[in-house]
Parts: sequence; C-alpha cells; structure tokens
Amino acid sequence: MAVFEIQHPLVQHKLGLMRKAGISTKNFRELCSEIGALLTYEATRSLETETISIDGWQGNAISVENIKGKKITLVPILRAGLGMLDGVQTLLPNAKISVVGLYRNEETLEPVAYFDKVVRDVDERTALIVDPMLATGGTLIATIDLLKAKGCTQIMGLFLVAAPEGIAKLEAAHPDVDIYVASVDESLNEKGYIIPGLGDAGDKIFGTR
Ligand SMILES: O=P(O)(O)OC[C@H]1O[C@H](OP(=O)(O)OP(=O)(O)O)[C@H](O)[C@@H]1O
Ligand SMILES: O=c1cc[nH]c(=O)[nH]1
Ligand SMILES: [Mg+2]
Repeated sequence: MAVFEIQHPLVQHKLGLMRKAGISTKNFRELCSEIGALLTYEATRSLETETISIDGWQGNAISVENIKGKKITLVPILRAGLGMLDGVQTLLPNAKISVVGLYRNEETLEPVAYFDKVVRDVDERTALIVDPMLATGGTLIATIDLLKAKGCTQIMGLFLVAAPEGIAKLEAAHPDVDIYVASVDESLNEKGYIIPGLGDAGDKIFGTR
C-alpha cells in the first residue's frame, strides 16, 4: 500500500485555509471541491494509456494516447464525500458514480452502512473512493469490503486529511489499496476526531454544525 501525501503548494495552501476556525460553509465546500480536483490529478497519474489511431484535422490518421479500459467509477461516501465530488468530476466528467452511505456511530466509532448504489460492472472498473476524512479507518475499510464483495479489484482513495491510526488499520486490512491525501495529520483525539484535522467535515460542508 502506498500513501501519497501531495505536497503541491496549491493543495497545502488550500488545506491551510480550511483549517481556520469559523470558516463559512461556502468557503469550506469550495475548497473541499478544489482540493478534490487537485488530488484527482495526482491519483490519475497511475492510469494506463494505450495508443489509438484517429482521423486528425488534416484528414490523415494520427496516433493519440487514450486511457485504457472502462471509465473509472467514483465512490463518494455520504455525506461528506459529496463535498469533493464536483471537483473530482471536473477532471473525470464521464466517470460513473457509485454512491455509498455510511456514518460513524459517535459512541462506538464503528461505521454504520445505510445505502449503496454501485455501478453494475464494478468488477471491470477502477474505483476511486472519495471522502474528506480518514480517521479510525472503519468507514473506508467497510467501503472497500463492500466494493470487493461486488468483485472490484482496482481501488484507490482520495482524502483531504488522514490520521496515522486509520492508515495503519487500512494497511493491515487492504494492503492493495493506495491512497492520495493532502495531509497525514498527527493523531486522533479521544472522540475519534483528527488532530489538528478539520473538525466534522460533513457538518461543515452541509452547514449542519
Ligand atoms: O475513519 P472513520 O473513523 O470511520 O471516520 C471517517 C468518516 O467520518 C466522517 O463521516 P461521518 O460519520 O461524520 O458521516 P457524515 O459524512 O454523514 O457526516 C467522514 O466523512 C468519514 O466518512
Ligand atoms: O476528524 C474527523 C473524524 C471523522 N469525521 C470527521 O468529519 N472529522
Ligand atoms: Mg460527519
């Protein structure tokens, strides 16, 4: 498993803005989406291309590069994953969307699954999981379990902030899954929040705090 922490100045600057106390819903959501796009640019570096022949503007056949295989499926995890989706889709406008819904029980911190609508042929596609926060890792592991149970074998994840505890748990459960993050933060607090983190990302995106 590889963890790519994207050190690009735009990513780091935008993430810094998101950490400010009292940030508005509008700004938080916009930055979430913008970093989503930048992480997508990095994660899609690993996609394979193939050379195909097309008719060029001069009327003769020319060779161009084309991303191999079926279109990616994006897997936003409700709710907070929706906050990154717009940005991710600016770079992958034809991706198929497989929505999954899980929330963390606030006392046990265990994930509770309540929805999934995954593209039928997920076994033939790369899945790109999208969620701003990787904390204990429970939600991500449950999502990967669900995708693998449906036959998916190529899985990557995009997160704004990840905790070392969640990364270690992911490595033990799914060592084949690479993740792209804007920051690996310091730790989790006693309530399972990432420190310094962003607070409750879902509440900040949807204005429900
Ligand atoms: O790694 P974990 O410890 O499982 O925590 C991470 C999960 O917690 C948050 O969702 P939350 O449960 O707050 O749901 P929400 O998106 O509906 O707010 C976050 O968006 C992740 O999905
Ligand atoms: O810090 C955290 C941990 C889980 N979910 C969040 O939204 N934030
Ligand atoms: Mg939440």
